[in-house]
Amino acid sequence: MAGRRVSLLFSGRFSTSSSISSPVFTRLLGEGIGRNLSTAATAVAAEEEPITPPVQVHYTQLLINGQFVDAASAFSSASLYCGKTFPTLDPRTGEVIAHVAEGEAEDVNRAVAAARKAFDEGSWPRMTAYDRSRIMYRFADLIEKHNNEIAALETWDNGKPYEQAAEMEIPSLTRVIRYYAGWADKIHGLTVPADGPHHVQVLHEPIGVAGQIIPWNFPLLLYGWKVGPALACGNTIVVKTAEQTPLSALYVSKLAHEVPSAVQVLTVDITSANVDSTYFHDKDPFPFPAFQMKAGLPPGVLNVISGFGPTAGASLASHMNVDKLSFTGSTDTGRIVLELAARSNLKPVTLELGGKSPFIVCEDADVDKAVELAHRALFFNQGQCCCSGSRTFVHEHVYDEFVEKAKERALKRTVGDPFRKGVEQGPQIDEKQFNKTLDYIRSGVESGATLQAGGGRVGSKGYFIQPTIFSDVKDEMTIAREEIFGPVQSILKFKNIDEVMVRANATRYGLAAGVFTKNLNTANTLIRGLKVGTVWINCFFVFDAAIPFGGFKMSGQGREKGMYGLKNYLQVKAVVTPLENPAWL
Ligand SMILES: NC(=O)c1ccc[n+]([C@@H]2O[C@H](COP(=O)([O-])OP(=O)(O)OC[C@H]3O[C@@H](n4cnc5c(N)ncnc54)[C@H](O)[C@@H]3O)[C@@H](O)[C@H]2O)c1
Repeated sequence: MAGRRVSLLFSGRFSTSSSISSPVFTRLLGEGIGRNLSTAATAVAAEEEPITPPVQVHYTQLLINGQFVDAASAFSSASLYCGKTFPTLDPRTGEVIAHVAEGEAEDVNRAVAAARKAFDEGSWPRMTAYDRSRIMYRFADLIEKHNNEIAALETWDNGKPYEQAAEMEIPSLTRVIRYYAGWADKIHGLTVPADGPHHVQVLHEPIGVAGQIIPWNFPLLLYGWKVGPALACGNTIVVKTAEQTPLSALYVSKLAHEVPSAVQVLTVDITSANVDSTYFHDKDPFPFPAFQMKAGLPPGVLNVISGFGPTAGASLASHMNVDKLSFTGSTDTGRIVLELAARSNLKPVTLELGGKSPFIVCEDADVDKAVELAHRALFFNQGQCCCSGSRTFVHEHVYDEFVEKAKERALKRTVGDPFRKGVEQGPQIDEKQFNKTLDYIRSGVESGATLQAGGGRVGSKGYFIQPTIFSDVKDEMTIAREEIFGPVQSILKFKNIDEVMVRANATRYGLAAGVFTKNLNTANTLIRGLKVGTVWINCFFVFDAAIPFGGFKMSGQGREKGMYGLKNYLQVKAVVTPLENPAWL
């Protein structure tokens, strides 16, 4: 684990871990631009046999009440009972990885009933906060132990580079679970002074059964942002994973329930004062019983439903026995789930939605650094990030130089099998997203933007798209207004800070912004003027567990991560007790 980063951190000091280039790809990508490029890159991708993922799929059923079970609805066959399933596909090839149980309304009912019982009658909200935190730490330890298998599942199902999953995302999941494990026994209420002779307490109680709907772009990171705080506060949970990426959350959630035959003990080397954490089997001597850890999340606390949005997702959002809904996904679906929540039991809803984030390169910026940072801000995760810097605003004095260098950088980007070491970009998640991105590229060309690089697919199978760059993009163009969610960088020119601030804010979104400048006054003007939930100055994609994340405007409601993430999962109860002859008020 040494050297593994625990947050996605792109700062002024560029890490080299995701910029290792494959000489073959670099040479081929350097041979041409635009549509000509597809010939060279296609040849490589088509010739490549997909690398066999270093992991097997073990869990495909629904996780309800601590057990893996089939979906309630069956394929209609009189002779054979088989719970309904759907295929999850490998985005490198479009081939089936596994058939996964397809949860629908009845399965959501079963999962919510289990979560309800675990909340109303079970031990989880009733145990001490310290005991909860110990189970969560244990959960995090198990995730860490299985980091590479989980990362391999994530890459297989999602198409993201394995190094990214193994070195950034799964460690970030571990970190966020540990972060909230640390909060569990530090959540407390208040006493407040009242005008009369009353003792007034404010209790912070768990809210109950939390429904959580997550998307496919960061299946486990976003799972952690939701599951971590909900568990820490003592809630029970039903997670609905994205239909494109059901596998990793099943694996991880199974770990939470594991009551391993191994127990963790601390071996203490007294001479060197080193404390080493080691796993022993039951039969091994157990020298320090005081250090034995609690094992296993109680059944029913964390339930996982795989399935589709309009069926499983909608059932969860509209369920009368779900006390809280947390949703991450598109703005359009966010509107639907908010409505479903309002029409059912008015459950409170947290929304983490789409974005069209500006990345502003000022006149005084170091152009080389700005190019690299803007490149990562857009192309990371195949361009499938809610807060991608998808409108690259560049000052007119450095615009031409920036465009030339951005093009060079895009042409060097290594696209290929995400299991291959050094590959920076894998396939898009699925055919729908692949076609949607190509449609946007077509729209960019048709609306008069200049295609500087890319523009087509890579290879003839799977969903690989060339890193694409448009310059001369105008605010009114569709590619500058709509969330593409693909590897397409749009570069726009600006003249001064007041102008760029107005243009950056002229969108229905308000998730994040990047600003690249050496001038503190310019930075401060933009920090306060931009209507967004996060401003990164001379850095991008810094996602520490402690930093709140969320959007202004139609990018969302509420915040996740940090102490703000706890508020989503706590009820506030005021308690007033009369005081007889109080010594003071
Ligand atoms: N703000 C954030 O933190 C954040 C993070 C990641 C992704 N996103 C956004 O997510 C979007 C990409 O994800 P997506 O394409 O999977 O989004 P999506 O809205 O299509 O799906 C997200 C989730 O909602 C479910 N869903 C779909 N229709 C539903 C319905 N009618 N009722 C209930 N649930 C339903 C899906 O099954 C999936 O689990 C982008 O817009 C991106 O910006 C936002």
